[in-house]
Amino acid sequence: MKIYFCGSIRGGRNDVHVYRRIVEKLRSYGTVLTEHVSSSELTDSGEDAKTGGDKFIHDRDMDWLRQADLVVAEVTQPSLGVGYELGRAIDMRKKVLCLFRLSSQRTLSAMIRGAEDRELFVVRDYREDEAENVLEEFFTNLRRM
Ligand SMILES: O=c1[nH]c(=O)n([C@H]2C[C@H](O)[C@@H](COP(=O)(O)O)O2)cc1CO
Repeated sequence: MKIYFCGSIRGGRNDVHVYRRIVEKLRSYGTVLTEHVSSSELTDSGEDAKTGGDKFIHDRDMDWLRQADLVVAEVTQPSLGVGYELGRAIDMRKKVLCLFRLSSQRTLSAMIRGAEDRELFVVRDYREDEAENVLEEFFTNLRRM
């Protein structure tokens, strides 16, 4: 299974330790196409422009998104890029799981929470220490479908 993981980069890297935890668990279910999002070496400047710049990043990521069987997004730290990826994923009719930590005291955008439809687009509130269990439960249900 190919999994596209979304997490904030230029939107701020405060949650990178959580992304790391999620990506580690996701690896037990398949190939994570966007592993770099969870790298602690990646700062809020984003990937090295030498790779070909923003157009390269955008086109590569959209290509990965098209290939993906599933999209998992950590949406607690607001990020334009993650919002964009989710909108495109909906358009491609991908199955999406969004994870949001209520402990952040933030209120998730209505454009994400309000997009929930139970079948293709699921929003799950969780605590950091529940990350692995929440994913386990999600993938178990996925197998039953
Ligand atoms: O360098 C990058 N590499 C990259 O893959 N992205 C993608 C993956 C992330 O899920 C998302 C983050 O968007 P943003 O940088 O606006 O927070 O965009 C975003 C950037 C920088 O915007």
